[in-house]
Amino acid sequence: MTAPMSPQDTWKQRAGSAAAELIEEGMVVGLGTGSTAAYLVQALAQRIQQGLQIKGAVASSLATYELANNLNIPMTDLDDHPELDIYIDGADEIDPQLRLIKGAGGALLREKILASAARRFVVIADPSKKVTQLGHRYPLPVEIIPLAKTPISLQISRLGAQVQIRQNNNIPFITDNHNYILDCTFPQGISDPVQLDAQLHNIVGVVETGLFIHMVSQIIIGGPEGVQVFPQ
Ligand SMILES: O=C[C@H](O)[C@H](O)[C@H](O)COP(=O)(O)O
Repeated sequence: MTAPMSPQDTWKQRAGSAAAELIEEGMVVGLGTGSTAAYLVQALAQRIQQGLQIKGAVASSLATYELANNLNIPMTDLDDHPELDIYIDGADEIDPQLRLIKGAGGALLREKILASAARRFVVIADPSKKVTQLGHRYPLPVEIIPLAKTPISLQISRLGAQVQIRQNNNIPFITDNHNYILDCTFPQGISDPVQLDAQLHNIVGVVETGLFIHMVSQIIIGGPEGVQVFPQ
């Protein structure tokens, strides 16, 4: 017997299913990573089973590739399709200006590559992801070259963060790109995400940050009343 879904999972599923309805015949689709994106993948697989034909889907992680491929979604890559019609993904935090923190699942680099290759980036989430300021609830993930973990941690701590190397069973978590993630907690929140992103990118050995700024086209929030779309 399957356990009943929590309200939060139901809301994530609503957002994922609503986003799957945006996918049209012949599109190249980018698929995000995480629990909300997994509902999108399931809903897209169902639409394909019912007859929708897409050119192909590009996955933002090995986990999403496996899930989508197992559900018979036709998969492709950025070499065959360097431009995506739509990229749909979850987020960890969403501020009022539609700026995001992403990367709690460790997939931020590929996610940002797909978001930047997409004509339209749609974020799907439950209401808990909305924040007034980024950085209050989640640490900011920063993907780095492993060799440089100590000097990079030092430089990020000088920007006011408490820095931790993400661990998995007491060893560093390794991303799909064979890098490490530094989880950076800013105790006062992130007052200027644009400036912080530039400062982090200036540090040699930083590969990418989990700040997604000026990238989002639309947000779909699933909640108790159904879904809300911003901007409409
Ligand atoms: O690396 C992970 C991604 O950025 C996810 O999209 C993000 O963590 C949201 O995941 P979830 O939908 O599971 O909350």
